Amino acid sequence: MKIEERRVHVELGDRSYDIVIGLELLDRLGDLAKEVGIPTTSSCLVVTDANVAGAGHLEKALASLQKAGYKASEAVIPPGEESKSLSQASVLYDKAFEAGLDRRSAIFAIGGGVVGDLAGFIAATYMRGIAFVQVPTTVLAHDSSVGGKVAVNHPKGKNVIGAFHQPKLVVYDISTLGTLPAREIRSGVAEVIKHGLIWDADFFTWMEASIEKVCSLDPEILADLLARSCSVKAAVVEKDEKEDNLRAILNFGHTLGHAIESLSSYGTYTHGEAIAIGMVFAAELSLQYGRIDRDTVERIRNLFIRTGLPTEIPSDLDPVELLNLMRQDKKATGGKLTFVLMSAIGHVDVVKDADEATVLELLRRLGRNEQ
Ligand SMILES: NC(=O)c1ccc[n+]([C@@H]2O[C@H](COP(=O)([O-])OP(=O)(O)OC[C@H]3O[C@@H](n4cnc5c(N)ncnc54)[C@H](O)[C@@H]3O)[C@@H](O)[C@H]2O)c1
Ligand SMILES: O=C(O)C(=O)C[C@@H](O)[C@H](O)[C@H](O)COP(=O)(O)O
Ligand SMILES: [Zn+2]
Repeated sequence: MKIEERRVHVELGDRSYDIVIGLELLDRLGDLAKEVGIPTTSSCLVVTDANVAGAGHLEKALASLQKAGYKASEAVIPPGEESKSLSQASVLYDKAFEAGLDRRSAIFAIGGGVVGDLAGFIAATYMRGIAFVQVPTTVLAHDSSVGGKVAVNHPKGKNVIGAFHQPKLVVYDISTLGTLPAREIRSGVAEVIKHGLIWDADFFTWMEASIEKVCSLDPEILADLLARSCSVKAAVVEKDEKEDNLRAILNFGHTLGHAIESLSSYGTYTHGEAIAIGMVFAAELSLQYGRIDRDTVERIRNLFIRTGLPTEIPSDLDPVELLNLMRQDKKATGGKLTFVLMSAIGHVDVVKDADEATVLELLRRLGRNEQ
C-alpha cells in the first residue's frame, strides 16, 4: 500500500525541522538523515527499547543507516517508564563513549515517548549537546517527538530533570504502529484529543465522528490525524518554545495526570490514560468555575469513553496526596495550584491560583464516582 507523504514544518529559526509522516520510512531513515546534514563521518548511536527491537524496527533502521554510510551502534533499554531515570541515562552515556560519539555525532531515538525523552536527554547533555533524530513508533509519540522537551524522572516528580533540545528531524513511519498493542494506540489518542480540546474545535468534532476509524489504524486517516495533531503542537511550540507562557496549554490534563502517574508509581496507568482522567477532571473544574456547561463536559467524557480510555479518578488514590503532588507540579509557582482550564472546546487558559478547597472537594467527589 502507498500513501502520500505528509510533512509538517516546525519553524524555530536555526532550530527548525520537518516532521515527515508516511509508510515504510524506516527504509529511508539513512537518506533522510543525510538530507538534513547529519554527517556520515562521525559514529552515531541508535537508542531503542526491547519491545521495539523485538518487533523488528531496530533492524530496519540500522540497515537503512548502514546503507547510507553511517557507522551505527545500538543501545537497547528495558521498556517502560522506569527507564526514564538518571541510572539508565548513565548507562547510555557509557554506550555513547564506547561507540566513540563526538560532537558531530547524532543519536537516533527509535521508539515511544520513553525512548524519545531519554535519548533526547542524552543528546542534550552529552558533550554539551549533539544532534538527534526522533523516530516515533507509538501514536503518543507524535506529541513527545515534537517540541524538544527531553527529560528523565526523579523521585520528586515526573520529567523534572531535563532540557529543551530540538531534534534535527522527526521521521514518523506509521507502518511501525502495526505492532503496537491496542492499549497503547488508545493511550496515544488521548494526546490527539488534547490537541483538539486546547486549540482546534473542528478537529475535536472530526474526532467525534471518526474515532472508531482512527483506532482501526487506517493509514490515510492515521496520517491525516497525526499530521493535524503535530501541526497543533508545532504551532504552539513555534510561539513559545521554552514555555514562558502559552506552551503551558499543552499541559492540559497533566496537573492531575502526572500526579496520578507518580502516586501509582508509573505502573498502573499509561501516560495517555492518566491524562485522559486529568482532562475530564480539568473539564469538571472548568464547569465548577462557570467557564463551560455540563453538556460540554459530557461531550468530552463521552469521547474518552468511546476511545476506551479511563475517565474516573481511581478511588484507591488519596485525594490529599494527589493535591500535595499537584502543588509540586512544574507549572506551579509559590506552591499555588496551576491548572489549564477550558472556556470552550478549542479554547483554554492557564489558571495560576486554583482554589485548593474546590479542587480537593472535586477530587473527593469524582473519586467516589459521583458527578
Ligand atoms: N517530551 C514530550 O513533549 C512528551 C509528550 C508526551 C509524552 N511524553 C512522555 O512519553 C512517555 C509515554 O510515551 P509512550 O506512550 O510512547 O510510551 P512508551 O515509550 O513506554 O511506549 C509504550 C509501550 O509500547 C512499546 N512500543 C513502542 N513502540 C512499539 C511498536 N511500534 N510496536 C510494539 N511495541 C511498541 C514500548 O516498548 C512500551 O512498552 C511518557 O514518559 C511521557 O511523559 C513526553
Ligand atoms: O510539550 C509540552 O509542552 C507538553 O506539555 C506535552 C505533554 O503532553 C508532555 O506530557 C510533556 O512531557 C509534559 O511536560 P512537563 O513539562 O509537564 O513535564
Ligand atoms: Zn503528555
